[in-house]
Amino acid sequence: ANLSTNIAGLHLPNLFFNASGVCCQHEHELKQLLESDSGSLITKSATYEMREGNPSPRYVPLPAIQSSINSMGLPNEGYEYYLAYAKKYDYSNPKPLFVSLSGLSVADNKKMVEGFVAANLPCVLEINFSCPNVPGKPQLGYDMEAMESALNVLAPIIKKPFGIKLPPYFDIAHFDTAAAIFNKFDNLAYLTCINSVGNGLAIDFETETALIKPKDGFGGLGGLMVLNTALANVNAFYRRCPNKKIIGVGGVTSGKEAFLHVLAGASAVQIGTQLKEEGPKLFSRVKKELEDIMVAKGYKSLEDFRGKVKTL
Ligand SMILES: CC(C)(C)CCc1c(C(=O)O)[nH]c(=O)[nH]c1=O
Repeated sequence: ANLSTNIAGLHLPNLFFNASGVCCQHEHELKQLLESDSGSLITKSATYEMREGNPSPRYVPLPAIQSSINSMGLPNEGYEYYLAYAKKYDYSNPKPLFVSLSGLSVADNKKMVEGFVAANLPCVLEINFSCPNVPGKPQLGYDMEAMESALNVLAPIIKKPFGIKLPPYFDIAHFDTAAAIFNKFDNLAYLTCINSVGNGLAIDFETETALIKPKDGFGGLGGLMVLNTALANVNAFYRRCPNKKIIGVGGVTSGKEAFLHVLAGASAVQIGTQLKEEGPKLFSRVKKELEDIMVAKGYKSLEDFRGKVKTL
């Protein structure tokens, strides 16, 4: 069975890679991904200056439901660290490099994008639209006008194919409005759906206390708990943006959920919570599981079933 795929004009030997934020803040973690069976790798969302992020506990697994909650607060080495990494990356490696940017303002995103464009590297830029916007206003991905104006600024500067990381949407009108905006930008080559489901609250029954320290315990939900919201977002944009690829992320713990993401329309699949819990050896497991599923169902390539979810 062939698990290879293409995103933003680049070939991935297999469709699996890390979700930005997991196993990708430091070079030694990125090296682990390079040595793993992943098909690609993406860096932790970068801000203009380096950030320590929020006080711990800031990521906590919810093992009973194979999920997690986090409010990391964008800890990262600063964009110049990731620009240096992208400059010395060996692009003869079969794994293409994705770089995630999450500026605290459109101005910061513009400065970081200009830095990468000036370096003219083969890596693919993924802009994190869950990045905070003006305090008191919703995140960029939930402010349709702000999202469009950000794309009007960034897409022409990037010129090459790029992607955006999207929060989950829950209203059909939001799928329609967001897709109409995205379809205005030809070099917006792919959409990564979904980021964590925002501002959940995990409480410990015994101690009657929130599990994470930041934001009174409010944090993004990931893992199996968000699978069906992720599948809906992948399929909603797959149906509405026929000229774009969709990267599916959310709830992938095995080959089975990866199969469902491709059936919903995903061209590649990122893994966050399960990768955080299991480590990069996960990739050889889920690859084998998906291959076995494809053989059992008689599919030879991802194209044989991508987007082919049936309706009643
Ligand atoms: C949530 C933000 C801090 C605004 C962006 C970074 C981020 C974080 C994070 O660094 O807290 N966690 C996520 O699950 N998704 C994200 O996009």
